[in-house]
Amino acid sequence: MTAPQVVVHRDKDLMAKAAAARLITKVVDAQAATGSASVVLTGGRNGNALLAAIAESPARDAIDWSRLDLWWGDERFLPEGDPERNHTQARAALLDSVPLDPARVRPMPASDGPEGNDPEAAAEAYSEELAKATRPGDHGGVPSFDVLLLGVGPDTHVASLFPEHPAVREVERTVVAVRGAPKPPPTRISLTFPAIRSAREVWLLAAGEDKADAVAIALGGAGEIQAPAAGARGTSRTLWLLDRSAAANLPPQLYPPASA
Ligand SMILES: O=C1O[C@H](COP(=O)(O)O)[C@@H](O)[C@H](O)[C@H]1O
Repeated sequence: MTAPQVVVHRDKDLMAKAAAARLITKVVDAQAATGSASVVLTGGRNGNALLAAIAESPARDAIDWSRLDLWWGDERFLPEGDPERNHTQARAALLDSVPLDPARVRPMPASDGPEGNDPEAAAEAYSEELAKATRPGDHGGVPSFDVLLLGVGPDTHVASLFPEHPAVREVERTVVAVRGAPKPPPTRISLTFPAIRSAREVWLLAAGEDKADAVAIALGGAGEIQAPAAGARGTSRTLWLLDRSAAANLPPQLYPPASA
């Protein structure tokens, strides 16, 4: 697992634009090197702002959208098309405006999908889909994603891994159902730490003063059970992308002041 690197941007809009530029470059580089790229999307305000910034960037046309695999790190377990679903929000922010290959876009199941209103069955189905997509050299039943994006909640949750919830203790399964989440809706599906840690690069996004305590706690040595964001690491890189408000409680030695 890699040590976190921290980049601080002036404000949340600049952070979204800079993260978008970074992700476009990463995808273009991966496609040039291997023929394709894989990205795990996050829900939440910062994840959607990043997608909207890609939609507005002229550089988005440098991506070969037909050779991009998209997965999700978590989903609110609601009917297809519900405005609160992370998938619905990602479609509105970007996905409906780019020429993706529908076969390579893998949203997590909806509560009215083939598995029915059964989040455990839906989680199992998604883990099977991930396992089917693995290639030689991948480990742990999931593809080695190029980039896995995670929004950081004000309580330090990432994906739908909430502090002290059973899902943060999962060490075997790659996808689990989450019931009784403290943030609505209560029923969700989430990748687990073993799946998240299979990604080459994990990028954590946090902007706004309501995230300042969470960022300081997670980067200040807290354990992953109490502060799930602390346990999200990539195999090649772990990158925290912040704005100044979210970084406000970080000791200056944790990030290069020049980047602020
Ligand atoms: O509910 C969720 O919240 C988190 C964080 O969202 P934010 O709006 O506080 O940035 C998000 O990462 C997760 O995907 C989503 O399901």
